Amino acid sequence: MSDAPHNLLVQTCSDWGLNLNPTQLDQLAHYAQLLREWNERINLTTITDLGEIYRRHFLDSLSLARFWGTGPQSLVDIGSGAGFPGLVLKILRPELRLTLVESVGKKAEFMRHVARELNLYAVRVLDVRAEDVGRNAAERAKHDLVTARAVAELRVLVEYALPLLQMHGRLLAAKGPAVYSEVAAAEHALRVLGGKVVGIEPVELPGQDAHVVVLVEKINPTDPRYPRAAGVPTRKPL
Ligand SMILES: C[S@@+](CC[C@H](N)C(=O)[O-])C[C@H]1O[C@@H](n2cnc3c(N)ncnc32)[C@H](O)[C@@H]1O
Repeated sequence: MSDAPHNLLVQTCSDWGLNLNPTQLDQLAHYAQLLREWNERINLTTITDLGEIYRRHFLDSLSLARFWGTGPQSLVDIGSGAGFPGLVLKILRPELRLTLVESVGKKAEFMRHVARELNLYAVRVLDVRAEDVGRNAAERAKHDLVTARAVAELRVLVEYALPLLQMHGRLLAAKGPAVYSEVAAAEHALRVLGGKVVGIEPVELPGQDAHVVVLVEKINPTDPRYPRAAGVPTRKPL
């Protein structure tokens, strides 16, 4: 491949204070190759150009690491699709315990394959709904970071994420331009579920429209009635 996608990734990460070693860069190159191969058989992404995979999947995912503080240990990525941002963040921080939640079985199978091929350890892939994970006592209040990109509007996402978080754990939600109306609409849900928006951070990515990361902190325990049964949070948002 041309060196341009690789060089852009290395340079932008370095500008952000994130350094990728040769093993991590090889893992990302292998991931891109697997994504393109599997995408010929199953619909994983509409982004197939290598440069675009590096920018719109890899860099976009890595940008979240700028907002996660000193050292999360247990990350849950909700609605991971083909692994974004969760698997990319795992490549960046191999010591993280990672849970990928993706209800579509074929996508989950792809992520398991990538984790095996890249020799990533401590990765669980759950092909279930996020609501069902949050209703499982073994998962509640056990994680210190949740991420999600392009999964649901914020008031729905906080019902998926907050039950999983320990006190003072954080949700990092990658959002587009409608973020301020989403934050306003999530006010009630945040009060009910014990969360607070502690930051709305614009992210500049080379050659792309700016997007925004919403930082939500868990400030109170979540009532065991939440999340409601699968499908209810989207049908009847709080
Ligand atoms: C638009 S895709 C985004 C995928 C990935 N996060 C990305 O940014 O490329 C949304 C994904 O979330 C999954 N999803 C949506 N709601 C979910 C839920 N309640 N539980 C688990 N997965 C969910 C869908 O199956 C889909 O793969």
